[in-house]
Amino acid sequence: MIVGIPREIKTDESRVAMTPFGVEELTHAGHRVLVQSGAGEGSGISDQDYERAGAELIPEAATVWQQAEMIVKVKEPLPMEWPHLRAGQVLFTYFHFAADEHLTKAVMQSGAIAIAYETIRDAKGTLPLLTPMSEVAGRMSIQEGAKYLERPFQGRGILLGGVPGVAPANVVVLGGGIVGANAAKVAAGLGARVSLLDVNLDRLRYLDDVMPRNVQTLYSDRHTILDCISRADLVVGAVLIPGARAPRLVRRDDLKRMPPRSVIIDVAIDQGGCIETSRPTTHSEPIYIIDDVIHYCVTNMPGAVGRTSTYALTNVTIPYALQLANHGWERAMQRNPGLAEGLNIASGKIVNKAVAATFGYEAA
Ligand SMILES: NC(=O)C1=CN([C@@H]2O[C@H](COP(=O)(O)OP(=O)(O)OC[C@H]3O[C@@H](n4cnc5c(N)ncnc54)[C@H](O)[C@@H]3O)[C@@H](O)[C@H]2O)C=CC1
Ligand SMILES: CC(=O)C(=O)O
Repeated sequence: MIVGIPREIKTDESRVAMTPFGVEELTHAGHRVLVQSGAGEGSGISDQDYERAGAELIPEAATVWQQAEMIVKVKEPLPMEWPHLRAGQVLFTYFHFAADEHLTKAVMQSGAIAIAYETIRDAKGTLPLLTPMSEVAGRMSIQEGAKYLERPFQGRGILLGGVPGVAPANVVVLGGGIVGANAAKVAAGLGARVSLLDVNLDRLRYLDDVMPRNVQTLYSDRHTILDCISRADLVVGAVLIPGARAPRLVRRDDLKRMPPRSVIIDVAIDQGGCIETSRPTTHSEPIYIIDDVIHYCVTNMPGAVGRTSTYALTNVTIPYALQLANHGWERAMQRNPGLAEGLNIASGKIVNKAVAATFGYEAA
């Protein structure tokens, strides 16, 4: 198979979808890998590194898209990439369709085969291709939150850990999955008082066992959310219903209860965000303020730490890319039902039930 790795074009995205190790694995298995020149730059991987691994360097994105039978990417195709999509071509990347109806329609119209990293499952039922980026974003959410709580960044001037004689910050984490657990762990490590909310009681029991004593686990109902945010210096949005649009747990009216210049980091923005007032932002312009509450809603948080993130991501994607290249997408999915969960759109039809329900379609 011919596999194409275009350079990522999303604003401030420094990841690349394949490392030289991945190229080696594919070429040793008899596949051709076309890498767009400069694709690895943001992650500190040179064209020569790719060439040594057996890749063919291609200057133009259009040629990579044209020649490849499977495109492996990091982020969803952007509008300027849509004209490249074509029937039967496999696209293997993050899509987050539920947050973007235009993208959904463009991919349907193209007839391409969209296999979304974020809905592939492993034998334990977890989301192995989302996990590493959620680990990065969860840890980063506290780093970013701490920064925007500083006065020069417009925050309320609060140090997460406090100091002897002065109370630490209150951090509220909505969703206790991978993002939430990583956020809670880092916030607790810095000395903050952390409230970690989820609707899955088994998950809360587990978190209660493993988290330090300054993390309190709470059932996520409306009353508890309102109570927590009224004291919150920092709120992290980390809920997920795989494939679906994120539930809106904090409404516009609720912002009035939050302390002035408190900070929301809505990590779940890639699925539409779990705060009513969230809208996508970029690393270049990460925040905006509504009702005196700072909103940070960057859709590609791991893109800021490209080197760490590229390696963390490709550690998990390469085995699946190999299965797709070795067997073709249909046979690979017959052999691996967890990979089949990644099929979101095929030949013009939405296959993923949660994505179809978001836009009022019947899943094929
Ligand atoms: N902005 C960015 O750059 C990035 C965003 N993400 C996103 O972060 C979100 C979270 O991802 P993960 O932690 O990996 O998902 P996960 O599936 O590990 O955890 C989600 C948690 O939300 C909980 N949940 C569902 N409904 C809830 C509710 N009403 N109240 C409280 N908890 C609820 C679930 O029980 C689950 O424990 C996803 O949308 C993911 O795509 C992940 C990485 C990077
Ligand atoms: C999960 C995702 O969308 C990202 O890492 O950018």
